Amino acid sequence: MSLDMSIKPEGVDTRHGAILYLDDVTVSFDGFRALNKLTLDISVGELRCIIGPNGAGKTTMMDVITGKTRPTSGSAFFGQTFDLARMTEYEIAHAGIGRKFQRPTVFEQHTVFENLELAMKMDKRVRPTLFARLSSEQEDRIGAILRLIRLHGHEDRPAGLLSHGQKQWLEIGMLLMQEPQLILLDEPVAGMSDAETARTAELLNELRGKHSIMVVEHDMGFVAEIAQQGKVTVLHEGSVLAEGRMDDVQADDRVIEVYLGR
Ligand SMILES: Nc1ncnc2c1ncn2[C@@H]1O[C@H](COP(=O)(O)OP(=O)(O)OP(=O)(O)O)[C@@H](O)[C@H]1O
Repeated sequence: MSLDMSIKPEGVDTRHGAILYLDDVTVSFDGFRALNKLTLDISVGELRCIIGPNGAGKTTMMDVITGKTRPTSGSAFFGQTFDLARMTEYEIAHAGIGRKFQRPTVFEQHTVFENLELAMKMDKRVRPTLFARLSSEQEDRIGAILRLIRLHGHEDRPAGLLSHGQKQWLEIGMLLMQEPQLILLDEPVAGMSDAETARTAELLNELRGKHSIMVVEHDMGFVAEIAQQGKVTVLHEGSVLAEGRMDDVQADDRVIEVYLGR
């Protein structure tokens, strides 16, 4: 049985084509606006890159999407109907938004295979099978993910022995096991070797169109590799400064001034 990597927006109403809508979102910390009337939407199957200088609000935006931070004003919707501002972090994760933080957090003592297995079994929808044996379908799914994340042949190694890049891929695989509707990746290639960065770009390009993904990254070479067919959003002082094709964004004088030209 082949891995079903198609987008399954079950429970998420994406009839209008968007998986995420942020509308006029402001987040104030003691009067300081980390997000300032931020408006942004992500289409189903899109791979969107978010760039911007330190302090632009990228992390705060992801915190709003995952329920860690509440908007002071404005609205955040997952599909048409899930009002993220009214949901707990747990409910948001359960509804299908998966986030990968910058540092890998794999289970180091467990093998690569076990990490993927644990991720699958932590999926709330299949929790009753926590101690059950894997079905052949589940084993096939893990095998397909292993190939996708370039760890085929490494499945019996303890995760603690993997390189930094391999750990990052494993964690992406663990997210994919849970079949999230929207994946948020925070600086996935930070600390990776050039070869690992190139392979991560290949991996994300393979996921394009099959998953809805938002990637926050500072590595412009990497962004150029994965943004060839998609949009790049530049955040600055909590708002969208520019958005569009990578070439256009890179040529934008305002972007050069606040970010690229530094
Ligand atoms: N809990 C908080 N209390 C006060 N200020 C905060 C808080 N969280 C973030 N900020 C401020 O909000 C602004 C935006 O921060 P944020 O971390 O979202 O930026 P970023 O774009 O992710 O930056 P970086 O690229 O450095 O990760 C910064 O000036 C930061 O100091």
